[in-house]
Amino acid sequence: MSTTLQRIAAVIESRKPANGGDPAQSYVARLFSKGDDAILKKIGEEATETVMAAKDARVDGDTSKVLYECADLWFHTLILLAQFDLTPQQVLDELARREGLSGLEEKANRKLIEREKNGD
Ligand SMILES: N=c1c2ncn([C@@H]3O[C@H](COP(=O)(O)OP(=O)(O)OP(=O)(O)O)[C@@H](O)[C@H]3O)c2ncn1[C@@H]1O[C@H](COP(=O)(O)O)[C@@H](O)[C@H]1O
Repeated sequence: MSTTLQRIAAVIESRKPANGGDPAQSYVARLFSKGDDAILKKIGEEATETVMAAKDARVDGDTSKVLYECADLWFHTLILLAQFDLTPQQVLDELARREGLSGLEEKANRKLIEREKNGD
């Protein structure tokens, strides 16, 4: 795994209430203390800000905001993963599993399985 992701995931883990994370001292601990809805709200906000940054970049050519917002989005998804005791390595494993499988092929296979399940 990328060592940066690994390091950040370890810090996030250390901010959980069970590991002594202090909401007064830590942004991540504060989000954990607020629970699922606060984390999901941040992800919704960061996803929207990413979309807006990309739209703006097409107008003003400033792609730095796209990077900045993607970093915010990735960071908050790392918190979501930790909230469910999942790890970034598991996401990377899932991406690796999909490597080489065309998205169109995957979708066609999925539709076929759904049709068989429904007896169509
Ligand atoms: N990578 C980040 C990181 N990226 C973004 N953020 C915070 O995420 C928030 C993003 O929210 P917004 O952009 O909407 O800004 P805001 O208006 O301050 O947000 P809210 O008031 O809605 O919370 C900001 O407060 C940022 O500071 C981060 N906070 C922490 N980290 C990493 O997490 C580690 C642990 O952080 P603490 O738990 O705070 O010690 C840090 O050392 C960093 O490595």
